[in-house]
Amino acid sequence: MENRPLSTSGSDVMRMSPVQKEMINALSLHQNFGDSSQPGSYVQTILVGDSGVGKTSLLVQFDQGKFIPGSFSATVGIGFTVMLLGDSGVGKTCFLLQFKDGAFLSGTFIATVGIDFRNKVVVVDGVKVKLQIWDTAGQERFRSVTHAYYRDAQALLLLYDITSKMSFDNIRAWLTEIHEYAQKDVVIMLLGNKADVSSERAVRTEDGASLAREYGVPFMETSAKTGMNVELAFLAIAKELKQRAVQSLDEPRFQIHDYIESQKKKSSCCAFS
Ligand SMILES: Nc1nc2c(ncn2[C@@H]2O[C@H](COP(=O)(O)OP(=O)(O)OP(=O)(O)O)[C@@H](O)[C@H]2O)c(=O)[nH]1
Repeated sequence: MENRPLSTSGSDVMRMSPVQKEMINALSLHQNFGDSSQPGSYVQTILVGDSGVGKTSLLVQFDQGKFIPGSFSATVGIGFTVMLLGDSGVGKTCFLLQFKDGAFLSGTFIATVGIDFRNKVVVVDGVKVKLQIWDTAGQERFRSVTHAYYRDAQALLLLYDITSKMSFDNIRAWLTEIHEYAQKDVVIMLLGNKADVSSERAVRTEDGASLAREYGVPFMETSAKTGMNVELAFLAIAKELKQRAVQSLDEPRFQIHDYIESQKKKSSCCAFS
């Protein structure tokens, strides 16, 4: 039997009965990788129980070693899986931690082992949307582990490092893998990370934008260090996925490209050139 995490796609959520949705609400999941070199050697633990018994607090205590008192909010029913992809060292883990905790991990680089995940709830047009974000290892040796997860992702954030031409050149290979393993209608966004280190830039902004145009995906430059466009990337994805899941027929279709361009303009006063 395959050893993969429980996840629900937007369309799955739409098809579920209220009872099924309640059951999904009552499940939280934590997976813990053991030996890094042994794909499939990790242990999965599923926390199950009524709403309010303390599943999330138990998980937070295990994950962060702390208890957050008085912060109970029921785990929301609408949730999506977002996966971070790209070469090792482009900044995927830092990007996720900047979004999740507003902090930047500087100093020694520790490569991700296999796959890790974090949850964050964002509010989109007044609706709580839970993003389960999977941080994948960029190293080649973990590729067979991460491939197994592609098809459960509703969105993929594909990162390169603007100071590494090789990480940019590898984007085409990443897109080929995505087309092979991911869902056909997966939302893809191309991100040129480390925009704060403009003195070491090796990839022009125009080249990132033109590659994104060629593949018809939205694009922006980001910095996990300063936080530039980090929240915007996740919010744009959350908006797109939420609209796909709950859009009524008379509502105009959400245009992710236009949204990103308008939001980038709004914040251009503080962006790096
Ligand atoms: N200046 C700068 N450094 C960054 C940024 N993002 C990440 N870094 C640094 O780049 C290195 C790699 O970052 P990670 O987030 O661990 O890279 P990764 O893509 O998760 O790597 P793998 O886990 O091997 O796939 C670390 O030393 C970070 O401090 C950024 O936006 N700006």
